[in-house]
Amino acid sequence: MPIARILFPLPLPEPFDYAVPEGLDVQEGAYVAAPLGKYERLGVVQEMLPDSAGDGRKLKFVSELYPTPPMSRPMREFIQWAARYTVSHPGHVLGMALRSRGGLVPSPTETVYSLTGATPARVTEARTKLIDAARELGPQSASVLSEAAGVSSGVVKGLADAGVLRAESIATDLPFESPLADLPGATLTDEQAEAAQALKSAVATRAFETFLLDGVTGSGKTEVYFEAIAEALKTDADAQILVLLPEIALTQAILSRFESRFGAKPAPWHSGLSDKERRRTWREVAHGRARIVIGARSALFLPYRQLKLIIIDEEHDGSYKQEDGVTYHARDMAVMRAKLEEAVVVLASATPALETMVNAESGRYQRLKLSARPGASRLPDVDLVDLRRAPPERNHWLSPHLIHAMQETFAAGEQTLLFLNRRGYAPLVICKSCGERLKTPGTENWLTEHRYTGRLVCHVTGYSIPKPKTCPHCGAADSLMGVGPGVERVAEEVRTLMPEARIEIFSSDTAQGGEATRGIVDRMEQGEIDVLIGTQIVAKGHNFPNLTLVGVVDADSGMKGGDLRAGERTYQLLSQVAGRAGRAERPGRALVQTYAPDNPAMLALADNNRDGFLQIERDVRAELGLPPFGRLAAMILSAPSAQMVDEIALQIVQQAPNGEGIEVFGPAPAPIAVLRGRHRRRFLVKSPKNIDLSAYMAAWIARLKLPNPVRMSVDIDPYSFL
Ligand SMILES: Nc1ncnc2c1ncn2[C@@H]1O[C@H](COP(=O)(O)OP(=O)(O)OP(=O)(O)O)[C@@H](O)[C@H]1O
Ligand SMILES: [Zn+2]
Repeated sequence: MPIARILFPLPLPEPFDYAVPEGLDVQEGAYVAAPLGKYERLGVVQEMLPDSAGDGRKLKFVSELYPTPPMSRPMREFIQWAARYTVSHPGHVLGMALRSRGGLVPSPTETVYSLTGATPARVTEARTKLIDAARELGPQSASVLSEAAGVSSGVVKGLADAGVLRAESIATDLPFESPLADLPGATLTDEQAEAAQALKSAVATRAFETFLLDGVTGSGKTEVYFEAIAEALKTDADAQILVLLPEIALTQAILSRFESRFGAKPAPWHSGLSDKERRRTWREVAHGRARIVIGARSALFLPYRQLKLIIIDEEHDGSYKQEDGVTYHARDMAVMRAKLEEAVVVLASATPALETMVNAESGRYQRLKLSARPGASRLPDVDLVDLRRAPPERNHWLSPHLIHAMQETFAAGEQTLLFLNRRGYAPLVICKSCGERLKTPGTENWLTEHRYTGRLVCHVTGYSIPKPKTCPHCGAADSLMGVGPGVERVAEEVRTLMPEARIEIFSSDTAQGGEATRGIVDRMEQGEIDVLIGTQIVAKGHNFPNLTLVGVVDADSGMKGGDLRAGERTYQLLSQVAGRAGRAERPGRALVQTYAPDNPAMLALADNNRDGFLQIERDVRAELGLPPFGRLAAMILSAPSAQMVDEIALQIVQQAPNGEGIEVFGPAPAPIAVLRGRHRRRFLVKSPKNIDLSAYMAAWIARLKLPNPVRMSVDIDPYSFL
């Protein structure tokens, strides 16, 4: 009897062997169910072993084979590689590939009713209403039809019995429409055409290659990679294409752009999908029928059959780093996956990460440059507003200079975008009587005041309460006061300054779900908003033709804390935001309010000198041996009490293996020192570039015996510091 070695999506150290019963055609990569402990569990066959491997062992049997094509070999190799790299169990990584069980089986069916053309012998008002609804809506379920007609569902049954409606069973999850490769794209500029040609040749060659598509904001990076997608669709009838976007950029606007370029909606994958949408995308990807997938970082772990092209748009974006569970950076993983799949990978950005630039300079990545916007559109002028010289009025946040520019813009019939990366009304609430700062219980996280909902909200844990009438600390009445600006407060200020202007807030609070977002984007595009005040949700992907002024309310907010990438991230975010201005005929400008106009990131922004800025960053990191010139890993410990975690941390550091050139720092409080009632400590490990830091961390962990309530996780290439 053949033997299947099965990996389960569980934190187990290794796969298990099972006998395959006669008549079950189990192959490598098959999705199967098998008994494990008390349960039947889903797993994936890693390997088929010859009968002899049974070796007299008494094996349990594979109990079920799912009707899904086997997981491809490159995908299985990718899972093993990712597990090793991130120091995780392979089963954990497999779990990320199995995010929809419903996708493993065929779509459920439902009964829909449509008109046969026959007229009923007996006509009632209810029947007439229902027939009208069926005519208007086409084939629908009984409940949809009866609800639309406002009659009971018995009417549907009556009409079906009378031969007026025909019942039909159809799949609930429809396949995605096939994209078309040969619809015309934009007429490319010379520079765009050259970049597109390089990508197309690589795609046609079907070998692994990594590109950096380095183009200023609005230079047509999307148009260029559309050409590569079209080429992949053309070259290989089975090729699948993955486009990764930062989650917040996955808006209707970009989906519509894909739809008009390829004549079909791409398959979506992100955290906002319903179970039904999720299983549909998963199933269609696993069967190789979804050709273009557009998703957030986790879309990288879908079981493509034939992945030939991966695009990572805004490759520098911080949201590609997964911070929970298996911690990974989707950009770096994508490059590895492309290598295993022999695919082409394109990293697109106007502000590439330093890591990526260094890879491009060393020739590991091929760099394609777009230096200008097409047509009349120009990059905006960026001016720094020195708040030390001309500050806003007390308890106000807009400087006279910015206010003046906003009024000019409004008078010219053009739009302003104010950027402030703080949701709500005020990021801190204090008591005027006793000075207490309101925090989430058991943590050091401040509560943010949200006036719109009347609540105090913790943006780290999600904890929220109605704003108390009295101070929870001293009991004083009406003593709680919001300190500092959030978007709601800036909106209030703009309202008093420009009472005739139409003002809206764009943040994850006002734009929950696709429809609300669509509404704001539409109104902005149609010119129905004069001043839009937004968080980083506005920074990406939008083209507002009449937007000519961008005001950055607080450019310094991202610079605080000891984060290694704070300057780089601030530069990236602000040039991204500034790049929203002047995208059509009218020229744009950006005013950046700062108390630190001499900071290299601010100077580079004003001079549009990205490469100069990166050079400074690069020198600093090379000097300190920090990434990409050295390597970092973090080990995070947590326990229910501070004392317990501190004791364990001291024991653990004793057991760190010796390694040439490896330094262990800490323990120190982790970036979020208290999370869900657990106290966290962190070690930071630094090594030279040529050291296998994953192997070092794995060796360290292997020595540890952690008592029960203590938990430990490893973060290779950590991104959050402090
Ligand atoms: N060759 C072209 N002809 C006409 N319009 C173009 C051309 N290239 C780009 N555009 C238009 O210019 C705008 C910006 O292009 P696109 O969104 O592709 O740029 P991007 O570099 O991806 O922008 P972002 O800065 O948002 O990343 C879009 O409206 C696009 O349709
Ligand atoms: Zn008080």
